[in-house]
Amino acid sequence: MDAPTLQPKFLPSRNELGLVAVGFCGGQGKSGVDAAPMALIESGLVEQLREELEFNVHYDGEVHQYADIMPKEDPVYRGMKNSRAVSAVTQRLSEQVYEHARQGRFVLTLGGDHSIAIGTISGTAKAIRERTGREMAVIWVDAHADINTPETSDSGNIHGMPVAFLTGLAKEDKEDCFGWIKDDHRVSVKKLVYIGLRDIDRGEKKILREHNIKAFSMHDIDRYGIGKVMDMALGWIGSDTPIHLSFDIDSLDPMWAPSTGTPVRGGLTLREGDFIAECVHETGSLVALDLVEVNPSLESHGASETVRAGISIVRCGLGDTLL
Ligand SMILES: NC(=[NH2+])NCCC[C@H](N)C(=O)O
Ligand SMILES: [Mn+2]
Ligand SMILES: [Mn+2]
Repeated sequence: MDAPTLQPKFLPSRNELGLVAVGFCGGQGKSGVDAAPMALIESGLVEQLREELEFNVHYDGEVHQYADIMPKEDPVYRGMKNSRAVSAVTQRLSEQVYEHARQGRFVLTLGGDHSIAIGTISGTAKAIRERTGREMAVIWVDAHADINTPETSDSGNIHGMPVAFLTGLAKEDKEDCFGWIKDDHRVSVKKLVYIGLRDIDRGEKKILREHNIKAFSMHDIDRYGIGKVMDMALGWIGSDTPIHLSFDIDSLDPMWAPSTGTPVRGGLTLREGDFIAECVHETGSLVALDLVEVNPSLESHGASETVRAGISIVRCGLGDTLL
């Protein structure tokens, strides 16, 4: 297999990659999603990145659990569960991701539940702003919009809220409850694009409508096909904007990715998921990729399938091609 040849637009080198493994599950209620990075790595992901895709992988060899920064007490606050833990972990993760991105590396983060995107996107947004003077776009591939504010959320699970904190729709002054998120960490709702949506809470629909947020649901994919949807999604972002791709494995249909905490039927096929990642890679504008919500402890017979699907998405996003 040939190595990718594309010179990325916003990275000084095409083959320097920072890898962060985040074993965190506090953004939702089910344990097991913290074991995903190890499962992905044990399936040979790092070797594949090094040997087949020819990346110079900068990895500290650790699946971060952040035990040292876990708060002793974490009472429900503004309806949010584990807010201190999620805030502390994402703040630390933001710094780790920032450090890789500041040095011009592509940043790959393996989650963990989707709350970790508060850390990854804030870190890349800040570094990219400093390095290129540009505002980063975010492509959020998911069955869910994850844009609840603490007030609109029914569950209180912060993995359903990261986009609200990242865009400033949700704010909090308290330093230990996301008060550390500053303007340079944030992204604009105008530069946010969703793909794969099919399970949106009532309050989230209102937010999407009021802010005119670009969203391609499964309905749009049925109507136009994934090819046209990707043209429209990337056309909305434009060709001179760095892109952070945050990929929730539950965007795929449970037929392909059953081992995830909040599965929703009627999702993307394996090929549609890979195609999205391939198209985003082809722009040359991709600066970071998150893979989240793989939970190998759920639907154990489907765990290896789900891990394989995740690896495939990552490879496609990093420039692996079929031919
Ligand atoms: N990252 C995810 N899988 N998010 C699911 C969110 C589900 C629901 N909308 C909530 O707020 O709790
Ligand atoms: Mn989801
Ligand atoms: Mn999600």
